[in-house]
Amino acid sequence: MIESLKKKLIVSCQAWPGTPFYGDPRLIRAMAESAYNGGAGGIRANGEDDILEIKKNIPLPIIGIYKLPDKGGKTIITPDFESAKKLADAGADIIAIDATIEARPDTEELKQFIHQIKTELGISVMADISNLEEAIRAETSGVDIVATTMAGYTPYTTKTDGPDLDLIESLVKKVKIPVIGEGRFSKPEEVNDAINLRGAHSVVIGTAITAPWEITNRFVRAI
Ligand SMILES: CC(=O)N[C@H](C=O)[C@@H](O)[C@H](O)[C@H](O)COP(=O)(O)O
Repeated sequence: MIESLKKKLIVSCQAWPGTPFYGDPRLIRAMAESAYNGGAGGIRANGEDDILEIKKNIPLPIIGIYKLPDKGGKTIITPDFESAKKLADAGADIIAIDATIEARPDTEELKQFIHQIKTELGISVMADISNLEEAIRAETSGVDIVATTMAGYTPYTTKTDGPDLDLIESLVKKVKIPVIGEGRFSKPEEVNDAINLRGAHSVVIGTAITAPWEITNRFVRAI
């Protein structure tokens, strides 16, 4: 499954409250189908309802996350085993978890969580990290993939204008598991750079493909 994602584009098909696609899994399925028709090799999706709807219609591997809005508090990507199980039951092929030190400071707990997903659900785990230290900790804790998803979103990392290509490069040099570039990709050249020059296994893109209001606004800002 992980090997099948090599040098493929993964499209993150998610919607948030207050945006036009929120609340109807069929709209998310249409996003995923558009990605499939365009040649994407995988989908990243949020919550069991969207995953079920995508799974029964689109023949692509799904990276599942559980990041549903709570009442004003901070959300953590796939907070516990219960949420991971819901994703697995809905058909996720890989489960992504927040593996930042900010979200999961206790390394023993992180290890147990990863172990439980892998043994009880029989599913690979992708660690969403924000820096090199977290990637190494995730690898030694047993994850199968690391992704730069959280780079720029923890208080101790800097949000680069585009994707954090330097972080991708240093992860590829330091960890043995596949490295997925994720976060703020918006140009084909950046995808080429990440995969063909710096050795990323694949790249996940969300906003630049699945948020048409952002795409519109890029052009509006040019006027
Ligand atoms: C930090 C965080 O919570 N990222 C989320 C993780 O699933 C999503 O909001 C992002 O859209 C996704 O990572 C893809 O990134 P971009 O939309 O920049 O292409």
